[in-house]
Amino acid sequence: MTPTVSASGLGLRYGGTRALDDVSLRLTPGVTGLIGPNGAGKTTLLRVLATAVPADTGAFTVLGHDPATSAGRQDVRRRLGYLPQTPGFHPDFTSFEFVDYVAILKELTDRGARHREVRRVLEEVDLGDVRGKRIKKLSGGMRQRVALAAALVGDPGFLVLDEPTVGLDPEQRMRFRELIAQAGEGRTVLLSTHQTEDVAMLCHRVLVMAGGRIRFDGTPAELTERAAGRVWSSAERDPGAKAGWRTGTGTFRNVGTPPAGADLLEPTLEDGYLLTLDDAGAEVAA
Ligand SMILES: Nc1ncnc2c1ncn2[C@@H]1O[C@H](COP(=O)(O)OP(=O)(O)OP(=O)(O)O)[C@@H](O)[C@H]1O
Repeated sequence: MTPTVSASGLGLRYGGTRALDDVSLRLTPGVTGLIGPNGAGKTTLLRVLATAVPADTGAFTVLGHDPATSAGRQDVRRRLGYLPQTPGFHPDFTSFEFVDYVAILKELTDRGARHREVRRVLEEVDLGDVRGKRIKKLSGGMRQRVALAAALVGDPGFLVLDEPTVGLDPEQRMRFRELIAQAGEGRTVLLSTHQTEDVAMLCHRVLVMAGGRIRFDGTPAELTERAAGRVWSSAERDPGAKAGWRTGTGTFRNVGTPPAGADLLEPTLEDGYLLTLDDAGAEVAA
C-alpha cells in the first residue's frame, strides 16, 4: 500500500535539546497511536508533519506532496487536518463561527458551499444542535469536538490529533474515541496520547517515542507481546521488579525480569510500553 505519509531522517533541535532525532516512519490509513513520556518529542513530530514548523534535517511527503517548497507546503496543508494541543478558540465565537473561520483559512471561498461544509462537520461530531452556542458555554468534551470538526473541514486525507482526550472525563473520552475511530475509516490519523487505553482500543498501529526517537513501531498486540513472560504476581513486592504495586486483590503485580518459577500474569499494552521505555532508557545510558 502506498503510504499517506512517508518520512525519513527527521531531526530538530531546540538549542541543546534534540527534540527529534533521526525519525523515519510511514503512515497508512487507519489510526496510528503515538505514545511517549513528557518531552519525548511527540508534539514536535506532529508539528513538523502538520508543516507548522520545519525540521532541521530529513524529508517527508504527505499524499505524494513534498512540503520542502512553498507550493508543496500549500498542497500538504490543503490535505491535512490538525487538532493542536491547545486549540486557539475565541471564547465568544459560536461553534459555527469558529469552524467557519477555520474554513475561510482553509480557502473555502464560496460562502454557500463553505457554510454547508461547516454544518456537515459539526453534524459529524454531533454538535449540529448547539452550533449557535458560544464556545465558552460548552463543556470540555464539546469544545474538543468543535476542534475536531475544525480539523475535519475539507475532508482531509491526513488527520493529526495532539492529545485530544486529555482532561476529558471517561464518558466524554469514550464518545471522543468513537469519533476518532469514525474519522479513521479510510483516512490516515496520527493520534498523540498519554492514554494507553486509547491505543489499545483504537489503533491499528502504535509508535513509542522517547528522547526524540521512535523506540517501537508495530501493532498494539506486538507491543503487548513485548511484556510476555515479564509480568508476575507475588505476595510481597518483588525487589527485582522495575515496577510493582499491590492490586485490589491484595497480591502484588510486578513488571520486569521475573525470578524462576514466578506466577506469570497476562501482560497489557501498558506493560509493553513501560518495558519498551525501560529498554530505551538502558540504551541511552549505555
Ligand atoms: N519551542 C521550544 N523551545 C525550546 N524547547 C522546546 C520547544 N518545544 C519543545 N521543546 C523541547 O523539546 C523536547 C520535546 O518536546 P515535545 O513538546 O515535542 O514533547 P512531547 O512528547 O509532546 O511532550 P508532552 O507529552 O509533555 O506534550 C522537550 O525537551 C521540550 O522541552
